[in-house]
Amino acid sequence: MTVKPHVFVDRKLPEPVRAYLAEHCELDIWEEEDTVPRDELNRRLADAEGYMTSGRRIDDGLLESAPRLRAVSTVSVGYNHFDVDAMKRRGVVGTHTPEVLDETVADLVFALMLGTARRVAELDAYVRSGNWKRGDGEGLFGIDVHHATLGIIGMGRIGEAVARRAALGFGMKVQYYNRSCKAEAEQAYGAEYKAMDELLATSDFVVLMTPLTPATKGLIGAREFGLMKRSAIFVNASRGATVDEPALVNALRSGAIRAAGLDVFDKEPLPGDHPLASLPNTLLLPHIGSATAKTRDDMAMLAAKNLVAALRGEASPYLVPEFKS
Ligand SMILES: NC(=O)C1=CN([C@@H]2O[C@H](COP(=O)(O)OP(=O)(O)OC[C@H]3O[C@@H](n4cnc5c(N)ncnc54)[C@H](OP(=O)(O)O)[C@@H]3O)[C@@H](O)[C@H]2O)C=CC1
Ligand SMILES: O=CC(=O)O
Repeated sequence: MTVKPHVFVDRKLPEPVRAYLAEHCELDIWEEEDTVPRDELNRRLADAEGYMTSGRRIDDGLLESAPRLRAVSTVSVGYNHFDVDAMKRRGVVGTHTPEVLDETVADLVFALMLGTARRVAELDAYVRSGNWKRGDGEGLFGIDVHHATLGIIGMGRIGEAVARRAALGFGMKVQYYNRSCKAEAEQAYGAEYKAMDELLATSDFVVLMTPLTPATKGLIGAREFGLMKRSAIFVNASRGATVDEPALVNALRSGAIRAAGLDVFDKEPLPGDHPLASLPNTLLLPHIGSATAKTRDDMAMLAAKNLVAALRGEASPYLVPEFKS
């Protein structure tokens, strides 16, 4: 009889995912609503060979308390919470959940573009407050999304799903910046490759969709906001730290850009008294890019399968790139 590997999961699971893991592993789940406290996590990881998490930092400190750990599976595509070097030193591999969330996140990016362009949240508050007394004067105007120019920084899986909506659904002109060209996106959506400064200077909407890495930390700051059109709308659904937040606040306050739609922040949850929350030209969401029931269930099942495959030492397309070789 084969011994099942001991696995710890730090959040509740949909029933089919729980059943799948229970079939293949000795399963220990943190069922509380609150995040598992650090000392409890250390205790639960003491014997664990596998760990499934949604964003817990995996670093030397945590790995120290998990001497038997062999695989960490994150229920996210972003894996900036992995200290890859520390994991490699200890022979722990990491997996993630790309692809299953692309379309859902792209929908949310469009919600931020449309919501900021047409001032949806601001004008909803206006109606609810009883201040709507007259017809639709200029004070309620927004800007068009259709046929505008969209600049995507980070034309990867999600960036391409945004580009498809923009080009085929909204007749937008799509331009993008990556470190490498995307010939298929150029062909399929007429997307044009631009140097970053040129993209910033010529886009009506700038969407940031890169991973958070040392190279993208603070990628968009005062200089970059200064290059954008004063009428431009900035959307960030990547990670908060890709943007210099104080510089964004200044750009929004001074009118250097028109508005910002943000799903991610440097510090999450965003404190209610954060300067971004006091500006009328921001649309702020609580990191819900992939948050539909179906997509979250699909992500959880993929993460569970990734964990089992990694513990068996199977080659998997969902190992994070740094662990493939
Ligand atoms: N808000 C939310 O809820 C969600 C947020 N995300 C975030 O979105 C990110 C992207 O996901 P996904 O599309 O699957 O990732 P991909 O890896 O498919 O795409 C990322 C793109 O960014 C580009 N890129 C990477 N580094 C740089 C750089 N230094 N400068 C410019 N471009 C760069 C890459 O191209 P190249 O290598 O050629 O530069 C690639 O095309 C995730 O890592 C995550 O942080 C994801 C899901 C949900
Ligand atoms: O932010 C979410 C992710 O999947 O990455």
